[in-house]
Parts: sequence; structure tokens; C-alpha cells
Amino acid sequence: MTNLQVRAEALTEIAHKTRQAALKLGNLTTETKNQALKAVAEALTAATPEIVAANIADCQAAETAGVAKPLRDRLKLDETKLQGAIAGILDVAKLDDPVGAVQMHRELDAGLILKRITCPLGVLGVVFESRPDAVMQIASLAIKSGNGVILKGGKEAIHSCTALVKAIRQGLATTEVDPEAVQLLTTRGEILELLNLDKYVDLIIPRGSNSFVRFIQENTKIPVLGHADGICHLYADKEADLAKTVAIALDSKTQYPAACNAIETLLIHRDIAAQFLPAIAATLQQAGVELRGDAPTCQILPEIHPATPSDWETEYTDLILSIKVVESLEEAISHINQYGSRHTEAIVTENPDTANLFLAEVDAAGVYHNCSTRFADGFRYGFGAEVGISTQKMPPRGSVGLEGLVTYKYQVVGNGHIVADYSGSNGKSFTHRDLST
Ligand SMILES: NC(=O)C1=CN([C@@H]2O[C@H](COP(=O)(O)OP(=O)(O)OC[C@H]3O[C@@H](n4cnc5c(N)ncnc54)[C@H](OP(=O)(O)O)[C@@H]3O)[C@@H](O)[C@H]2O)C=CC1
Ligand SMILES: N[C@@H](CCC(=O)OP(=O)(O)O)C(=O)O
Repeated sequence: MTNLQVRAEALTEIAHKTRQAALKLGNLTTETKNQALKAVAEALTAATPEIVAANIADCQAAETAGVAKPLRDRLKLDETKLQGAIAGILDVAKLDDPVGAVQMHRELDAGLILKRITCPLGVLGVVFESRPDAVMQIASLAIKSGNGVILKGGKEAIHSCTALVKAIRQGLATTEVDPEAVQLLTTRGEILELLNLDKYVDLIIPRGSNSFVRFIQENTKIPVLGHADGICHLYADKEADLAKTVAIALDSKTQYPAACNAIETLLIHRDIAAQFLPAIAATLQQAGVELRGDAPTCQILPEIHPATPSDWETEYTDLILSIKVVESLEEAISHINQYGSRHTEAIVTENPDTANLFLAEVDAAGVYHNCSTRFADGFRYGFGAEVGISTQKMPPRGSVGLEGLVTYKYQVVGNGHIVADYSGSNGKSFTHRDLST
């Protein structure tokens, strides 16, 4: 057998075990799943020294390799960040179980009852960037939603992800959840093999660049839920409040510059540009942001770099912001719909009609008025955690939490009912009576 065949066989075995574990997990009670999450939290707490040491090794290697600082900040998992993520697991335990919800309860005819009931998807394959806290968010959401999960983090986070998954599996080993429900892959080659395993894997969630998500979509028969790049904008309207604009621009750009929900471009109405831009620029530059502007912006801020057309389509994941002066709300919306990645878009204005037009006409998973784009997050939305932010149009769209990880079944129970009785000129009629309370 060639090395490739050996790898394919090993991966098939992993996927098979995950599926078996997921089948059992999908039928466990809410209480049992919550106990498993608590055991996972305890195991992660106990393994804190090993996890932090593994992360230090990853961070040092990333620094040596010249990985940019915002991406190293994203990679970092110190004790405080780890404790926050563990608290997040306990928050997921407190959430309602997304499995077993009766979404529809209908009498079709006397004694013939239809229910639509939520159920797990089965096995998820989630590929994500070098952000180790994602392991805990995704694994806890998978367990609570009754799904098995095969994880693959970015190469810079390999030691951190390995230590985390080891602790998660140790925690699960003390519970009724089979540890095989949570798996970790570490190489791109394994991902390519995983794409062939449509018999075992029900959904692939790639978190990464647009080209990577497209590559996955084009190379698998497994359904794909794409979490692609975030080219997000803030539009300062002619009726914007200056203090709000400065605060929101600062937060949206600098609070976590490597996050996909950080802004890349500030659009500003020409009527306020001369008044607002000096204050906005001073605050951003003080925070270390490099500004790049179009010609009208550079006239007001002569010290900044001119922007080139490629700036409008670039996600910097760094402390860089492009600025463009627009003639109107319509031009701002049109720019966003052309260059945005349908992730998260915000307007600052005191005019409710202008805001409503923006919220209605901008095509994105998140449309915000007078607040930071950094609110695009499962924890902040009250979902406990998130698998990521779906940039696809079909649901689940935006931040994907527990509800995005279940599907449903139609359950029909009768008593010997047959369709022939309801057909033809003398056929019985359906009652279609709603039985939901
Ligand atoms: N919408 C969302 O929720 C999120 C979006 N993003 C977006 O992702 C981008 C940043 O991602 P970045 O850090 O550069 O990560 P990449 O897109 O480079 O990589 C992300 C993951 O995909 C893997 N990968 C990339 N290319 C391939 C390939 N051709 N074959 C197999 N595996 C591959 C990487 O593996 P390896 O490291 O081993 O190469 C890594 O595990 C940004 O655009 C950001 O906005 C990020 C997180 C969440
Ligand atoms: N919702 C997240 C951002 C989504 C995400 O995972 O982004 P990234 O930092 O690119 O990995 C947050 O606000 O932290």
C-alpha cells in the first residue's frame, strides 16, 4: 500500500469511529450532555499548565517564523483567555438543548399526526485558522447539539490544539459521551482525504480565506457551510455624531484587528469629511493604525498614504484602514455591495430613515446602526459560543451557534392510515389542524 492509501484508510477509520460515537451522542439526554460539558471544563482546568506550555511553544515558533503580531495575538492562549473559554463551555451547558424541539405539531386527520422535530446533523468537519480558543467553542457546541466533530486548526496552533483536544477527550472519557466524538486532524493532506468521506461526514465548515472556502466547495460532495473573509465597512453618514463615529471606528478597527469582523474600510460622506477626518485620523493613528486614503481623503489628511484600487478589496487582518469619501448614502451602499464580503456592515447616523435604508439595502449577514462591527459574535449575541460567522446567504447565516448545527425530521404517526383513502372524488379530506400550544 502507498503512504496515501495508508493515510486514507486511517482517516476512514477515524471518521467511522466519530460517526459511531455521534450516533450515540445524538440520543443522549440534555442532562447527560451537560454533565459531559462540565467534565470537559474540569479536564481543561486540570490540564491548564500543559495547554499554556503548548501554546507558548506555538507562539514562540510563530514569532520566529515572522507571523504578524495581530495573528500572533489571535494564536495566544494564556491562562486568562483559557479560563474565559472554559467559562464559555459552562455557558453552553446552560443553554437550551437544540435537539428534540418540536417545531411543528399538526393533525393531518383524526389519529394521523405530523411533527417536525430537530435532530443533530451527525458528523461535522471544521477547518479553522490558528485560533486555539475555537477548539473549545466548536467542541462544546458540537457536544451540546449531539454532533461528532473532526477538527483541524491552523498549522501555527498545532501544539495548542493537540493539548486542548487531549484534555477534552480525557474529560469525555469520564462521562457517557464517547471521546471518539471529538477528533483532531493536523495536516492539509488529511483535510483533502476528509473531503472524500461523504459517507461519514455530514457538513464541512471551512473557516478561512475566500479562496480556501471556494476550494473546499469545489472539491467535495459533502455540504459546505462557508465561513469566509470579512471585508467589513463603517459608513459615517452626513448626519453622523462625531463622538460616536470616532469611538465606533476605533473599536471596529483596533479592538481585535485580526478578527474577521474588524473593519477594513471607512466610508465617509463628503459633507462631513473635512470636519470629521482629522479627529478620526488622530485617534486611529494614536492607536497605531496606518491610514490609506483616496484623493479627497488625502487632501484633508495629506500625511497619509494614497489608497490603490486593491485596497478596497483587501482584508488586512492588521492595523491598517483604507478611507474613501463618498458623495451619498447610495454610493456608500453601492461600494459596500461591490467590495464587501457579505459579513458585517455598519452605518453611523442620527437619521433613522437613512439608517433604515442602509439596513435594508446592504447585502450582508450583519447590518448595524450606530454600533461596532465587533459585536458580530456568538457570545455577544447570547449564543454562548459560535462555530464561526457564515458568509453564505442560505441559513444558517452570520454567527452560527447551536441552532445552526441541527436539522429536523418530519415524524408522522398514524394507525394504519393510507393515502388511497384521501384520493379520488370520494376521498377523505385532511383536517390540517394545528396542535402546537
Ligand atoms: N467568517 C468567519 O467566521 C471566519 C473567517 N476567517 C477568515 O479567514 C481568513 C484568515 O484565515 P488565515 O488565518 O489566513 O487562515 P487560512 O485561510 O490560511 O487557513 C485557515 C485554515 O484552512 C487551512 N487551509 C488553508 N488553505 C488550505 C488548503 N488549500 N487545503 C487544505 N487546508 C487549507 C489552514 O491549514 P494550515 O494552517 O495547515 O495551512 C487552516 O487550518 C481571514 O480572511 C478571516 O476573515 C477566519 C476565521 C473565522
Ligand atoms: N466572532 C469572533 C470573530 C470570528 C472569528 O473567529 O474571527 P477570526 O479572529 O478571524 O478567527 C470574535 O468577534 O471574536
